[in-house]
Amino acid sequence: MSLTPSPLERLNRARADLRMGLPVVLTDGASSALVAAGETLDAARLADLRAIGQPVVALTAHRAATLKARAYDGDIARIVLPGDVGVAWIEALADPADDLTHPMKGPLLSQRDGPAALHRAAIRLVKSAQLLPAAVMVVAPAAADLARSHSLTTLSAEETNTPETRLSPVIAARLPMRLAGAGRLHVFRPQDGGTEHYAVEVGRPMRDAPVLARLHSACFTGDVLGSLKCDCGPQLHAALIAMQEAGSGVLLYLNQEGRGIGLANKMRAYSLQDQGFDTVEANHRLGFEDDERDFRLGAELLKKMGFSQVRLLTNNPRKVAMLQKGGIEVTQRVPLKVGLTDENAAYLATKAAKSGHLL
Ligand SMILES: Nc1nc2c(ncn2[C@@H]2O[C@H](COP(=O)(O)OP(=O)(O)OP(=O)(O)O)[C@@H](O)[C@H]2O)c(=O)[nH]1
Ligand SMILES: [Zn+2]
Repeated sequence: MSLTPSPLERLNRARADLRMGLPVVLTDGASSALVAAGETLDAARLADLRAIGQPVVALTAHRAATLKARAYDGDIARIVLPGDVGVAWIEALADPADDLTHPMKGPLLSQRDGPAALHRAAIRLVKSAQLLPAAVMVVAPAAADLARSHSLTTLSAEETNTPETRLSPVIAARLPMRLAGAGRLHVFRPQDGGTEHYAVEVGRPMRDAPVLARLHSACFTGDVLGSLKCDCGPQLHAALIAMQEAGSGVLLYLNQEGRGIGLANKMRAYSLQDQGFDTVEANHRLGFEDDERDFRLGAELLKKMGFSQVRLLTNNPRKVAMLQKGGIEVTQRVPLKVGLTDENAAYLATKAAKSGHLL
Protein backbone atom coordinates (compact mmCIF):
# COMPACT_ATOMS: atom_id res chain seq x y z
CA MET A 1 0.00 0.00 0.00
CA SER A 2 1.29 3.47 -0.83
CA LEU A 3 0.84 4.61 2.77
CA THR A 4 3.62 2.22 3.85
CA PRO A 5 6.95 4.09 4.07
CA SER A 6 9.35 3.10 1.28
CA PRO A 7 12.95 2.01 2.07
CA LEU A 8 14.16 5.51 1.13
CA GLU A 9 11.62 7.13 3.44
CA ARG A 10 12.62 4.79 6.27
CA LEU A 11 16.28 5.62 5.63
CA ASN A 12 15.67 9.33 6.07
CA ARG A 13 13.46 8.64 9.10
CA ALA A 14 16.27 6.57 10.64
CA ARG A 15 18.70 9.46 10.16
CA ALA A 16 16.34 11.84 11.96
CA ASP A 17 15.76 9.28 14.77
CA LEU A 18 19.49 8.86 15.35
CA ARG A 19 20.04 12.61 15.40
CA MET A 20 17.34 12.87 18.12
CA GLY A 21 18.97 10.10 20.16
CA LEU A 22 16.33 7.48 19.35
CA PRO A 23 17.63 3.99 18.53
CA VAL A 24 16.70 2.27 15.26
CA VAL A 25 16.77 -1.41 14.33
CA LEU A 26 18.97 -2.93 11.63
CA THR A 27 18.40 -6.43 10.27
CA ASP A 28 20.17 -8.63 7.77
CA GLY A 29 18.06 -11.74 7.68
CA ALA A 30 20.37 -13.65 10.04
CA SER A 31 20.29 -11.19 12.94
CA SER A 32 18.95 -7.87 14.19
CA ALA A 33 20.49 -5.09 16.24
CA LEU A 34 19.38 -2.03 18.14
CA VAL A 35 21.52 0.88 17.00
CA ALA A 36 22.03 4.31 18.58
CA ALA A 37 24.44 7.08 17.64
CA GLY A 38 27.26 7.39 20.20
CA GLU A 39 26.99 11.16 20.01
CA THR A 40 23.28 11.48 20.92
CA LEU A 41 22.54 8.47 23.16
CA ASP A 42 21.39 9.44 26.67
CA ALA A 43 21.86 7.58 29.96
CA ALA A 44 18.29 6.27 30.21
CA ARG A 45 18.40 4.73 26.76
CA LEU A 46 21.86 3.30 27.36
CA ALA A 47 20.49 1.58 30.49
CA ASP A 48 17.62 0.14 28.41
CA LEU A 49 20.04 -1.12 25.76
CA ARG A 50 22.14 -2.79 28.47
CA ALA A 51 19.06 -4.56 29.80
CA ILE A 52 18.62 -6.19 26.38
CA GLY A 53 22.18 -7.38 25.81
CA GLN A 54 25.90 -6.55 25.77
CA PRO A 55 26.46 -3.27 23.89
CA VAL A 56 29.42 -2.80 21.58
CA VAL A 57 30.53 0.46 20.01
CA ALA A 58 31.16 0.24 16.28
CA LEU A 59 33.90 2.59 15.06
CA THR A 60 35.74 3.04 11.79
CA ALA A 61 39.27 1.66 11.46
CA HIS A 62 40.52 5.26 11.18
CA ARG A 63 39.13 6.13 14.63
CA ALA A 64 40.23 2.77 16.07
CA ALA A 65 43.80 3.44 14.90
CA THR A 66 43.86 6.72 16.85
CA LEU A 67 42.53 4.91 19.93
CA LYS A 68 45.03 2.05 19.43
CA ALA A 69 42.12 -0.42 19.33
CA ARG A 70 42.19 -3.53 17.15
CA ALA A 71 39.99 -3.42 14.04
CA TYR A 72 39.50 -7.15 13.35
CA ASP A 73 36.91 -6.47 10.66
CA GLY A 74 39.20 -4.45 8.39
CA ASP A 75 37.37 -1.16 8.00
CA ILE A 76 35.38 -1.51 11.25
CA ALA A 77 36.18 -2.10 14.92
CA ARG A 78 33.70 -3.38 17.52
CA ILE A 79 34.62 -2.20 21.01
CA VAL A 80 32.99 -4.08 23.89
CA LEU A 81 31.35 -1.60 26.27
CA PRO A 82 32.67 -2.17 29.82
CA GLY A 83 29.94 -2.64 32.44
CA ASP A 84 31.00 0.29 34.60
CA VAL A 85 31.08 3.13 32.06
CA GLY A 86 28.43 5.62 30.99
CA VAL A 87 27.62 7.93 28.10
CA ALA A 88 30.64 10.19 28.78
CA TRP A 89 32.92 7.22 28.05
CA ILE A 90 31.10 6.55 24.78
CA GLU A 91 31.37 10.23 23.85
CA ALA A 92 35.12 10.16 24.47
CA LEU A 93 35.37 7.09 22.23
CA ALA A 94 33.41 8.87 19.49
CA ASP A 95 34.87 12.35 19.74
CA PRO A 96 38.60 13.01 19.53
CA ALA A 97 38.30 16.54 20.96
CA ASP A 98 40.04 15.57 24.19
CA ASP A 99 42.34 12.81 22.86
CA LEU A 100 45.48 14.80 23.57
CA THR A 101 44.53 16.30 26.92
CA HIS A 102 42.68 13.22 28.25
CA PRO A 103 43.92 10.13 26.41
CA MET A 104 41.44 7.24 26.74
CA LYS A 105 42.30 4.73 29.44
CA GLY A 106 42.78 1.39 27.72
CA PRO A 107 43.12 -1.26 26.88
CA LEU A 108 40.02 -1.29 24.70
CA LEU A 109 38.67 -4.78 24.08
CA SER A 110 37.72 -5.38 20.45
CA GLN A 111 35.22 -8.08 19.57
CA ARG A 112 36.64 -10.61 17.15
CA ASP A 113 33.99 -13.27 16.64
CA GLY A 114 30.75 -13.05 14.70
CA PRO A 115 29.85 -11.07 11.60
CA ALA A 116 30.25 -7.29 11.33
CA ALA A 117 27.84 -6.58 8.47
CA LEU A 118 25.28 -4.89 10.72
CA HIS A 119 28.02 -2.80 12.36
CA ARG A 120 29.28 -1.68 8.96
CA ALA A 121 25.73 -0.70 7.98
CA ALA A 122 25.33 1.20 11.27
CA ILE A 123 28.47 3.24 10.60
CA ARG A 124 27.20 4.04 7.10
CA LEU A 125 23.91 5.17 8.60
CA VAL A 126 25.32 7.45 11.34
CA LYS A 127 27.72 9.00 8.83
CA SER A 128 24.87 9.71 6.45
CA ALA A 129 23.08 11.42 9.36
CA GLN A 130 26.18 13.66 9.61
CA LEU A 131 26.87 12.34 13.11
CA LEU A 132 30.24 11.13 14.37
CA PRO A 133 30.91 7.62 13.05
CA ALA A 134 30.35 5.75 16.31
CA ALA A 135 27.33 3.51 16.85
CA VAL A 136 26.28 1.84 20.10
CA MET A 137 24.75 -1.52 19.19
CA VAL A 138 23.13 -4.50 20.83
CA VAL A 139 22.75 -7.49 18.57
CA ALA A 140 19.79 -9.44 19.94
CA PRO A 141 16.98 -11.57 18.49
CA ALA A 142 14.55 -9.41 20.52
CA ALA A 143 15.45 -6.30 18.49
CA ALA A 144 12.90 -6.95 15.74
CA ASP A 145 10.05 -7.42 18.29
CA LEU A 146 11.15 -4.31 20.18
CA ALA A 147 11.01 -2.34 16.95
CA ARG A 148 7.37 -3.34 16.54
CA SER A 149 6.32 -2.78 20.16
CA HIS A 150 8.11 0.58 20.46
CA SER A 151 7.55 1.91 16.90
CA LEU A 152 11.27 2.05 16.15
CA THR A 153 12.34 2.57 12.54
CA THR A 154 13.59 -0.67 10.98
CA LEU A 155 15.96 -0.94 8.03
CA SER A 156 17.79 -3.82 6.42
CA ALA A 157 21.57 -3.49 6.21
CA GLU A 158 21.19 -3.27 2.43
CA GLU A 159 18.79 -0.32 2.76
CA THR A 160 21.45 1.82 4.50
CA ASN A 161 23.22 2.20 1.13
CA THR A 162 22.17 5.61 -0.14
CA PRO A 163 20.76 5.10 -3.64
CA GLU A 164 21.52 7.58 -6.39
CA THR A 165 19.66 10.74 -5.41
CA ARG A 166 16.66 11.62 -7.52
CA LEU A 167 16.17 15.36 -7.52
CA SER A 168 13.01 17.21 -8.45
CA PRO A 169 12.95 20.86 -9.50
CA VAL A 170 10.97 22.91 -6.99
CA ILE A 171 11.14 26.45 -8.37
CA ALA A 172 13.36 28.73 -10.46
CA ALA A 173 13.30 32.52 -10.42
CA ARG A 174 15.24 35.45 -11.84
CA LEU A 175 18.23 36.54 -9.77
CA PRO A 176 20.36 39.54 -10.74
CA MET A 177 23.85 39.17 -9.18
CA ARG A 178 26.55 41.72 -8.40
CA LEU A 179 29.35 39.50 -9.75
CA ALA A 180 27.56 37.58 -12.48
CA GLY A 181 24.83 39.87 -13.80
CA ALA A 182 21.51 38.39 -14.91
CA GLY A 183 20.77 34.86 -13.80
CA ARG A 184 18.27 32.37 -12.45
CA LEU A 185 18.37 30.38 -9.23
CA HIS A 186 16.91 26.86 -9.39
CA VAL A 187 16.09 24.88 -6.23
CA PHE A 188 16.12 21.06 -6.38
CA ARG A 189 14.74 18.75 -3.70
CA PRO A 190 15.94 15.18 -3.22
CA GLN A 191 13.29 12.48 -3.24
CA ASP A 192 14.29 11.40 0.27
CA GLY A 193 13.35 14.82 1.68
CA GLY A 194 16.99 15.57 2.54
CA THR A 195 18.86 18.84 2.06
CA GLU A 196 18.01 20.84 -1.05
CA HIS A 197 20.68 21.75 -3.63
CA TYR A 198 20.82 24.79 -5.88
CA ALA A 199 21.83 25.63 -9.43
CA VAL A 200 22.68 29.17 -10.50
CA GLU A 201 22.29 29.76 -14.20
CA VAL A 202 24.30 32.77 -15.36
CA GLY A 203 22.98 34.37 -18.56
CA ARG A 204 21.28 31.94 -20.92
CA PRO A 205 23.64 28.97 -21.40
CA MET A 206 23.07 26.92 -24.56
CA ARG A 207 22.26 23.24 -24.08
CA ASP A 208 23.98 22.04 -27.28
CA ALA A 209 27.51 23.36 -26.53
CA PRO A 210 29.91 22.81 -23.58
CA VAL A 211 28.86 25.12 -20.73
CA LEU A 212 31.29 26.76 -18.29
CA ALA A 213 30.35 24.96 -15.07
CA ARG A 214 31.35 24.76 -11.42
CA LEU A 215 30.39 22.17 -8.80
CA HIS A 216 30.77 24.11 -5.59
CA SER A 217 30.40 22.37 -2.23
CA ALA A 218 28.87 24.51 0.49
CA CYS A 219 31.31 26.14 2.87
CA PHE A 220 29.49 28.33 5.39
CA THR A 221 32.76 29.57 6.85
CA GLY A 222 34.37 30.42 3.51
CA ASP A 223 31.39 31.38 1.34
CA VAL A 224 29.49 33.44 3.93
CA LEU A 225 31.96 34.47 6.62
CA GLY A 226 34.99 35.01 4.41
CA SER A 227 37.13 32.56 6.39
CA LEU A 228 40.81 32.69 5.52
CA LYS A 229 41.29 28.99 6.33
CA CYS A 230 40.18 27.82 2.87
CA ASP A 231 39.79 29.16 -0.67
CA CYS A 232 36.05 28.53 -1.08
CA GLY A 233 34.77 32.12 -0.95
CA PRO A 234 37.24 33.46 -3.56
CA GLN A 235 36.58 30.38 -5.75
CA LEU A 236 32.82 30.97 -5.61
CA HIS A 237 33.22 34.61 -6.57
CA ALA A 238 35.83 33.92 -9.27
CA ALA A 239 33.56 31.28 -10.83
CA LEU A 240 30.64 33.72 -11.03
CA ILE A 241 32.87 36.40 -12.55
CA ALA A 242 34.29 33.91 -15.10
CA MET A 243 30.76 32.93 -16.11
CA GLN A 244 29.75 36.52 -16.68
CA GLU A 245 32.93 37.09 -18.72
CA ALA A 246 32.19 33.95 -20.78
CA GLY A 247 28.64 35.24 -21.38
CA SER A 248 26.99 32.33 -19.54
CA GLY A 249 27.55 29.42 -17.19
CA VAL A 250 26.06 27.18 -14.54
CA LEU A 251 27.14 26.94 -10.91
CA LEU A 252 25.85 24.04 -8.85
CA TYR A 253 25.81 24.88 -5.15
CA LEU A 254 25.77 21.47 -3.47
CA ASN A 255 24.93 21.37 0.22
CA GLN A 256 27.78 19.07 1.13
CA GLU A 257 29.35 21.18 3.84
CA GLY A 258 32.75 20.06 5.09
CA ARG A 259 33.34 17.65 2.19
CA GLY A 260 30.14 15.86 3.19
CA ILE A 261 30.59 15.58 6.98
CA GLY A 262 28.45 18.59 7.90
CA LEU A 263 29.31 21.85 9.64
CA ALA A 264 29.40 20.43 13.19
CA ASN A 265 31.95 17.78 12.21
CA LYS A 266 33.91 20.27 10.10
CA MET A 267 34.22 22.48 13.19
CA ARG A 268 35.39 19.42 15.14
CA ALA A 269 38.00 18.98 12.41
CA TYR A 270 38.98 22.64 12.70
CA SER A 271 39.43 22.24 16.43
CA LEU A 272 41.77 19.29 15.76
CA GLN A 273 43.62 21.38 13.18
CA ASP A 274 44.23 23.92 15.94
CA GLN A 275 45.95 21.08 17.81
CA GLY A 276 48.34 20.63 14.87
CA PHE A 277 46.67 18.02 12.63
CA ASP A 278 46.23 18.73 8.92
CA THR A 279 42.85 18.64 7.14
CA VAL A 280 43.16 14.95 6.16
CA GLU A 281 44.51 13.77 9.53
CA ALA A 282 41.71 15.65 11.31
CA ASN A 283 39.02 13.87 9.25
CA HIS A 284 40.68 10.51 9.96
CA ARG A 285 40.92 11.12 13.71
CA LEU A 286 37.19 11.82 13.69
CA GLY A 287 36.69 8.50 11.90
CA PHE A 288 35.81 9.87 8.46
CA GLU A 289 37.45 9.43 5.08
CA ASP A 290 39.13 12.62 3.85
CA ASP A 291 36.28 13.22 1.40
CA GLU A 292 32.77 11.88 2.07
CA ARG A 293 30.98 13.74 -0.74
CA ASP A 294 28.66 11.95 -3.14
CA PHE A 295 29.59 13.48 -6.49
CA ARG A 296 26.87 11.54 -8.35
CA LEU A 297 24.68 14.52 -7.48
CA GLY A 298 26.45 16.92 -9.85
CA ALA A 299 25.93 14.79 -12.95
CA GLU A 300 22.29 14.16 -12.04
CA LEU A 301 21.62 17.89 -11.67
CA LEU A 302 23.37 18.87 -14.90
CA LYS A 303 21.48 16.21 -16.85
CA LYS A 304 18.21 17.31 -15.27
CA MET A 305 18.91 20.85 -16.53
CA GLY A 306 19.63 19.61 -20.05
CA PHE A 307 23.44 19.90 -20.04
CA SER A 308 25.62 17.08 -21.36
CA GLN A 309 29.00 18.78 -21.94
CA VAL A 310 30.89 21.07 -19.54
CA ARG A 311 34.07 23.09 -19.25
CA LEU A 312 34.62 22.46 -15.57
CA LEU A 313 36.12 25.06 -13.25
CA THR A 314 38.04 22.97 -10.70
CA ASN A 315 41.44 21.84 -9.43
CA ASN A 316 40.03 18.51 -8.25
CA PRO A 317 40.49 15.61 -10.72
CA ARG A 318 37.94 13.51 -8.76
CA LYS A 319 35.20 15.93 -9.76
CA VAL A 320 36.15 15.49 -13.43
CA ALA A 321 36.22 11.70 -13.12
CA MET A 322 32.90 11.48 -11.26
CA LEU A 323 31.12 13.73 -13.77
CA GLN A 324 32.40 11.62 -16.69
CA LYS A 325 31.28 8.48 -14.86
CA GLY A 326 27.87 10.08 -14.37
CA GLY A 327 27.47 10.61 -18.12
CA ILE A 328 28.61 14.24 -18.47
CA GLU A 329 31.40 14.92 -20.93
CA VAL A 330 34.10 17.22 -19.50
CA THR A 331 35.55 18.83 -22.62
CA GLN A 332 38.02 20.93 -20.62
CA ARG A 333 39.20 21.38 -17.04
CA VAL A 334 39.56 25.09 -16.28
CA PRO A 335 41.85 25.70 -13.25
CA LEU A 336 40.45 27.90 -10.47
CA LYS A 337 43.37 29.18 -8.46
CA VAL A 338 42.41 32.12 -6.31
CA GLY A 339 42.36 33.11 -2.66
CA LEU A 340 45.76 31.95 -1.47
CA THR A 341 46.42 33.37 2.02
CA ASP A 342 49.01 32.78 4.74
CA GLU A 343 46.25 31.03 6.69
CA ASN A 344 45.28 28.52 3.96
CA ALA A 345 48.66 27.83 2.31
CA ALA A 346 49.22 24.66 4.37
CA TYR A 347 45.60 23.51 3.79
CA LEU A 348 45.97 23.85 0.00
CA ALA A 349 49.38 22.14 0.06
CA THR A 350 47.86 19.20 2.01
CA LYS A 351 45.03 18.88 -0.53
CA ALA A 352 47.62 18.76 -3.31
CA ALA A 353 49.88 16.28 -1.52
CA LYS A 354 47.25 13.94 -0.05
CA SER A 355 44.01 14.38 -2.01
CA GLY A 356 45.32 14.73 -5.55
CA HIS A 357 44.35 18.38 -6.09
CA LEU A 358 46.26 20.08 -8.88
CA LEU A 359 48.26 23.09 -7.78
N1 LIG B 1 36.27 18.29 6.44
C1 LIG B 1 36.76 19.46 6.06
N2 LIG B 1 36.14 20.13 5.07
C2 LIG B 1 36.66 21.30 4.68
C3 LIG B 1 37.81 21.85 5.26
N3 LIG B 1 38.06 23.05 4.66
C4 LIG B 1 37.10 23.21 3.72
N4 LIG B 1 36.25 22.17 3.72
C5 LIG B 1 35.12 21.87 2.84
O1 LIG B 1 35.70 21.46 1.63
C6 LIG B 1 34.78 21.69 0.57
C7 LIG B 1 35.52 22.38 -0.57
O2 LIG B 1 34.75 22.27 -1.66
P1 LIG B 1 35.15 22.61 -3.15
O3 LIG B 1 35.93 23.88 -3.20
O4 LIG B 1 33.89 22.51 -3.94
O5 LIG B 1 35.99 21.36 -3.62
P2 LIG B 1 37.47 20.97 -3.85
O6 LIG B 1 37.55 19.52 -3.62
O7 LIG B 1 38.39 21.87 -3.07
O8 LIG B 1 37.71 21.19 -5.40
P3 LIG B 1 37.85 22.52 -6.28
O9 LIG B 1 37.60 23.69 -5.39
O10 LIG B 1 36.82 22.35 -7.32
O11 LIG B 1 39.21 22.49 -6.84
C8 LIG B 1 33.64 22.49 1.17
O12 LIG B 1 32.54 21.59 1.42
C9 LIG B 1 34.20 22.99 2.49
O13 LIG B 1 33.20 23.16 3.48
C10 LIG B 1 38.45 21.11 6.30
O14 LIG B 1 39.49 21.49 6.84
N5 LIG B 1 37.89 19.94 6.65
ZN1 LIG C 1 35.88 26.50 2.58
